[in-house]
Amino acid sequence: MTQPDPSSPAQLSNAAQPARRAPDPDIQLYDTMQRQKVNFTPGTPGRVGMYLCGPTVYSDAHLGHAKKEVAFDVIRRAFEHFGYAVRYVANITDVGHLQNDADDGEDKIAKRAVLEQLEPMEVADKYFWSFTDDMAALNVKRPSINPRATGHIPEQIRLIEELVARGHAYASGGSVYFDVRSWPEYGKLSGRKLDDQEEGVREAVREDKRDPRDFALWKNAEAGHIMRWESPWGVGFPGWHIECSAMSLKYLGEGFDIHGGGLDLQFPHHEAEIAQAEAAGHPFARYWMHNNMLTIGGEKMSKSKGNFTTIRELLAVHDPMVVRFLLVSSHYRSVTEFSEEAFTSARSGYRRLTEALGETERRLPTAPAGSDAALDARIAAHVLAFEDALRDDFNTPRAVAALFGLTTDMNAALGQGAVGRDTLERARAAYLGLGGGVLGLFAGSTESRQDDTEVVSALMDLVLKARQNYRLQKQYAAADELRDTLTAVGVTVEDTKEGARWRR
Ligand SMILES: Nc1ncnc2c1ncn2[C@@H]1O[C@H](COP(=O)(O)OP(=O)(O)OP(=O)(O)O)[C@@H](O)[C@H]1O
Ligand SMILES: [Zn+2]
Repeated sequence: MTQPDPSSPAQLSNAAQPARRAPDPDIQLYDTMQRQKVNFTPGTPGRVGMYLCGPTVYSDAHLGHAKKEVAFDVIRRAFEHFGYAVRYVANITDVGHLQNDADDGEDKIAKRAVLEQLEPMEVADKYFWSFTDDMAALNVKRPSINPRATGHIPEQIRLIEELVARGHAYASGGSVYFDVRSWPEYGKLSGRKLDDQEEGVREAVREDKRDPRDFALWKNAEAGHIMRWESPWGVGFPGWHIECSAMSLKYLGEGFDIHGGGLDLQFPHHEAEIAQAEAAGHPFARYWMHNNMLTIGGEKMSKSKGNFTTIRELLAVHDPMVVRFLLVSSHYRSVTEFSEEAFTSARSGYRRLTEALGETERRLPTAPAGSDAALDARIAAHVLAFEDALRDDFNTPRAVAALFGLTTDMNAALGQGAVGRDTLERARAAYLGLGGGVLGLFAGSTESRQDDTEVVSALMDLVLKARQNYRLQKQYAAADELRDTLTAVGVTVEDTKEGARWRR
């Protein structure tokens, strides 16, 4: 099934995403498999194939999911910025994810369907769309391909057949299990030895398994199980892990570049994905990247622990860009602790950037022609620092620090008087190209903010002129009333030697 097929989409050109600059050869990433930072070399020059383990769609996404999605979205955007054409595949699990890892318990989606009195597929669709909407609000780019497990049952069955044929899987009681003892490399990603793995699963030994560590590739559907398909082993449904091996190989081809996901998925999920592909003879991902966890009170935020805040709840009170800023302010491999204070500081940090960008844009229409060489050089240095930070395993906190450096210089220059138009354009391009294009900030409002900026700027000129006229005519009460009204809506007016200035 996964032999390179000239007609398959994995072989087609990615012409929709033209490379903007020569692909940067100096990107370092931390590869979980090699346990160190390594230089990234693409399998196909100029292209990056990425696969990300997506959500199991049975409830609204929480901030922990957002950390992962934003982390890999920035990695994708950075590759695009550095001149690569990226094919980004992120799956949707809509079948087969059971309540516990030992192949027992109810299917999470089927269980939810009973609770909500919906068809399982209604549950999957409902939460797929809510996830999609949440990600759009957070300015996470849409995947190139968003494959769903239920749409790839034949591919999964074929891969299981290959494993059975090669002696790495066995049918038992209508289910099929991967035989971990037949594959000594099982455990190589997480560094777990087979003997250490036995402990956790002993309690949940299933009679139909040869070894408690064997994991399900296909499960026999008991009476009443709604999500069921015909297979060579009877009517059933796929195990959770097999979808990712089958779908990543289908859309990215053998030996694809990068596989990503949360650190908590390293074992057993990613270990199983590797075993399923490689034991069937298909070289798998060449680099493994894992994001660390978003925690609350030091504990992983998770659906099953119930200690979560949904993205929806957060967006009811916070600007989505502040949520995104909070996430990119910590490194993807660091733990991010969720707290009110973290939001307060993200809000003020983000405002510092938008104010400087806003002021830069406001000055543009009236800026004198030309540029300021010294400031240009400072801006260029901040751009380099930003890019170097991303080349160093996508170090977003350092990239954010570079934006703050730019902001300090811009605020100083803007406070001193007029700045040349070319320099303002350069600064604006840095904010929008790096903060916007790579970190995904300043979204949604970018265009309307520019339109608004011009309108607001023209209106403010009018208001300040009217105030000046009142003052010339010694109508100070009317002049003050204008200023007080502006203060009440958050606009400060300052009288300087060059005339009145305003800022928000
Ligand atoms: N708190 C978190 N921080 C970062 N990533 C997370 C967090 N919670 C989940 N993820 C990631 O999101 C993806 C989907 O996770 P999953 O659907 O298992 O969420 P969950 O809340 O852990 O659910 P459950 O508790 O049912 O396992 C995985 O890649 C996982 O690593
Ligand atoms: Zn997966």
